[in-house]
Amino acid sequence: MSAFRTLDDADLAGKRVLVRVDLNVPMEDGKVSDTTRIDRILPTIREIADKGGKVVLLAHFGRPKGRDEKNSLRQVVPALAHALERPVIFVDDCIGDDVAKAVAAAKNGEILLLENTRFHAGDETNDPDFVKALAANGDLYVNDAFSAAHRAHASTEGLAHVLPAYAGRTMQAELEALAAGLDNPARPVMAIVGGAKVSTKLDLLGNLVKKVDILAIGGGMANTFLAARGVAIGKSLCEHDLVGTAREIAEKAKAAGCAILLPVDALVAREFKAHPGYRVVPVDGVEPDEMILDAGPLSIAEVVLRLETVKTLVWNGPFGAFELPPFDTATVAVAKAVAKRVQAGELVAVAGGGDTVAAMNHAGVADELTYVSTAGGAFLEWMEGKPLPGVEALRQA
Ligand SMILES: Nc1ncnc2c1ncn2[C@@H]1O[C@H](COP(=O)(O)OP(=O)(O)O)[C@@H](O)[C@H]1O
Ligand SMILES: O=C(OP(=O)(O)O)[C@H](O)COP(=O)(O)O
Repeated sequence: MSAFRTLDDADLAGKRVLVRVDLNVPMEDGKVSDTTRIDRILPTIREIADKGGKVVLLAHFGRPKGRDEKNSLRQVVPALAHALERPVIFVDDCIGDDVAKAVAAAKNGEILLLENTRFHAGDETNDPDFVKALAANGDLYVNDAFSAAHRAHASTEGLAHVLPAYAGRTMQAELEALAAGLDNPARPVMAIVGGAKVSTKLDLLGNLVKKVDILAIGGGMANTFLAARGVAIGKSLCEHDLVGTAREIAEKAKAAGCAILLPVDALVAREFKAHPGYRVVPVDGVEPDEMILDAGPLSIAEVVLRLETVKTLVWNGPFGAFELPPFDTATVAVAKAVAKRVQAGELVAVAGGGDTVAAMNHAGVADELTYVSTAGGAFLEWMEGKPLPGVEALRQA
C-alpha cells in the first residue's frame, strides 16, 4: 500500500473531504437489508470526522437514468446514521449552490451525504465539467469505494486527478486482504459466478476462464449460457443479445482447459415472489411461462462434489433469487459446504459483491469464509489482473 497516499498522510483538520463510498446496498421494503457495505466504511468516516475534517460523502445507488426518487440515497440515511451513531446531513444534489451552502454551514467533524452521483450523466461519462463541479465542494478526495473501483467515473476516478487523493481504510483493507488471500492461489481454483448483472459481468468471464480451473455458473448468467446452448428457458432472466458472447466464452474455456459447470436442473415458478407454487425440473423442461429462479438438487450436488477437488474458491453472484425462499436453497447449500471446507483448513474461499455478501450473511457463513469482500464486479476484475481505474488513479495521484 505504500504506492498510495492514505489517511495517515492527509492533513484533515478543517478540510472539506470528499469521500467516495459505496452505498449501493440491498433494500427490502424501503429498508437496508444488509449493512455490510455501510459497516465497512465507518472507520474512514469516523477517522476523518474525529480528525476535524468535514466529511462529504459521495455515492451512487442503482443504475438510474437521470433523477429518479426510487434511487435516492435519502433512503439510506437512517441506516447510515444508526451505524455511525452520529447525525448525517442529507443534501438533495451532489453539485451546485445548495451543496456549497450546506458544506459551508457544516461544522468540522460533521457528516454530509450528497444525493446519488448517477442522477447526473456526467458521473458515468467522467465528464471533466462534472468532475470540476464535484471538486468545487472539496479540498481533498478520499476513495473508500473499492467495490466501485472498476468504474472510470467522475466520482471514482476523475476526482483523483484534480484534488489531492488518498485511499480510505476500506480501500486499503480490501486490496491487502485480496492480495493476501489470492495473489498466488493454490490450485485447482474454482470460480462461482451467478447473480443478475449479466451484461456487465459476462465479458469478464472470457479472461477469468484463463485463470481458473473450474467455472460454475448460476443465476441469470447461467440462463444466458443455457440459451446459448439452445435450451428453452421460458421467461427466465437472460440477456438474449449476449448468447453469442456466452458461446465465445465457452470456446475460450475449452481452449484454456477450464471446465464450465452449468445447472442441469432448476427450481422454476411462474411468479417472482417468495413461496410461490414451484417445480423442480431438468433445465430442458422449463415451460414457456416459467422462470428459472434457482439451481436444482442435482446441480447443487455437482457443485459440492467439484468443491471437494479444489483448494481455492472465488465467488460472486448467488445461484438463485435468494431473497425469495425457497430460491435461496442452492446458494445456502453451497455456502455451507464452502464454509465447512474453509473451517477444516482445506479451502481458501473469498466471496464478494453487494448481494453476495447479503447471501453469505443469510446463509450464516460470512464469518466462516477466508474473506468476504464488499466488491463483486471489481473483485472479479481484480482477479483477472485488470487494472482498476479507481485504484490506478490513486496510484498516480
Ligand atoms: N435466476 C435468477 N432470476 C432472477 N434473479 C436472480 C436469479 N439468480 C440470482 N438473481 C438475483 O441476482 C441478484 C444478485 O446479482 P448481482 O447484483 O450480480 O450480485 P452482486 O451484487 O453480489 O454482485 C440477487 O438480487 C438475486 O435475486
Ligand atoms: O454493487 C456494485 O457492484 P457489484 O454488484 O458487482 O457488487 C457496485 O456498487 C457497482 O455498481 P455498478 O455495477 O452499478 O457500477
